[in-house]
Amino acid sequence: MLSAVGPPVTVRVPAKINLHLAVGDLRADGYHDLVTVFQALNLFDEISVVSTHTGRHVDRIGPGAPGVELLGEVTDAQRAEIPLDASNLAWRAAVALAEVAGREPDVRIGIRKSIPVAGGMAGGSADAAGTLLALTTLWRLDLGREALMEVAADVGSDVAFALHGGTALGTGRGENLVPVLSRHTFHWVVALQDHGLSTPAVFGELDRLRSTSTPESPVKRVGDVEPVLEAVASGEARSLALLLGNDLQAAAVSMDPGLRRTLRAGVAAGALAGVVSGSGPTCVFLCADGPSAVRVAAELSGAGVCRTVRVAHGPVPGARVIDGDPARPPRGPGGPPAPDPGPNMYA
Ligand SMILES: C[C@](O)(CO)[C@H](O)COP(=O)(O)OP(=O)(O)OC[C@H]1O[C@@H](n2ccc(N)nc2=O)[C@H](O)[C@@H]1O
Ligand SMILES: Nc1ncnc2c1ncn2[C@@H]1O[C@H](COP(=O)(O)OP(=O)(O)OP(=O)(O)O)[C@@H](O)[C@H]1O
Repeated sequence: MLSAVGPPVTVRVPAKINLHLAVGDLRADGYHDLVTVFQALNLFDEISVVSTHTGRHVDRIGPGAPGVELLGEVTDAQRAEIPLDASNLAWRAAVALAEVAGREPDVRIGIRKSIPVAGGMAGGSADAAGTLLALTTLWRLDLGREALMEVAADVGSDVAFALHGGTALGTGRGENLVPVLSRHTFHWVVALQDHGLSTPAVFGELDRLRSTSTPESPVKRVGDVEPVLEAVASGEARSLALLLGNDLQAAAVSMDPGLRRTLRAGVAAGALAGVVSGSGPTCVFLCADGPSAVRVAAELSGAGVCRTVRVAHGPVPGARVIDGDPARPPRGPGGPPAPDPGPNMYA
């Protein structure tokens, strides 16, 4: 429970996967140009923000002081892996937004974590996006969507999509987004590992593999994005399954060869196809329908090829205020249930 000054604002924000991820060559600024199709899945982190501004002074130490904390059940791995200092992506987002708003980041940020850490599902980016939306609400900022998206892109390449949600085509570093027509739900099994992979290290490994590639054993690149967009629009899981592709997969598998077994096991369990999510090591499997996803998850969880599995679906909306918005009635007894919190101001 966060305690400070005033009621908290709580935002729910989804994980992402990449249905298609084409990676260009290394740019001078250390990034790679991408052409990617993002989809938001129903694995969510929750971000709660409270003001620590007392009107007299800002206490810099103690439980009500500005900063970040983990809420709810926290695993040892989360405690070890998630920094609670100024490098936390949620805090970096708060500092960036405060600068734009011309004020102090005099807030306490609570993170209830469900998205795997360093799993290629943009968990840290989700927390940054959730913080941006929560603080926009808490501080009653009248920023337009474009301005908020710009702050998001400065914090990280995946942050803008976490605000946006749904299915979207991403270009540039991944921050330039165009919504993709997707009225149909796709059913996924998500295979989580007990370790993470560093995103810059995976991009670096792809550069290394490409620099040592030979005509006899080339590093393959994914095909064009248009057929993927058509398959998404058609809602046909079997068409989409044939087109899932990720240029970072070769690099993730090179760094973590066990992922090959995980990918094979998902298809053997009945999935239509599997792919490494983003920079990995999480693998996602597209299934024919919801019941099939439940069966695949049950079989995969007994196969000894991952730490745990989750059944998920997408697309789902991006970051949403679920509690504390002055324009909405409170959640909890007497209030509305938490899920499905209405239209997204920023999508
Ligand atoms: C792999 C993806 O998840 C696919 O959606 C993203 O490209 C990664 O996005 P992210 O984690 O938000 O990445 P950032 O925090 O912006 O960048 C982390 C590091 O990843 C590498 N990076 C990231 C994005 C990009 N288009 N090219 C890159 O080379 C760079 O080394 C960068 O320093
Ligand atoms: N709020 C946060 N949640 C998780 N990790 C964070 C957070 N802030 C900073 N980090 C750091 O960022 C690293 C990457 O975490 P994250 O969970 O975002 O990886 P990822 O899902 O692979 O990212 P992406 O898919 O965007 O490449 C972690 O190892 C951790 O040290």
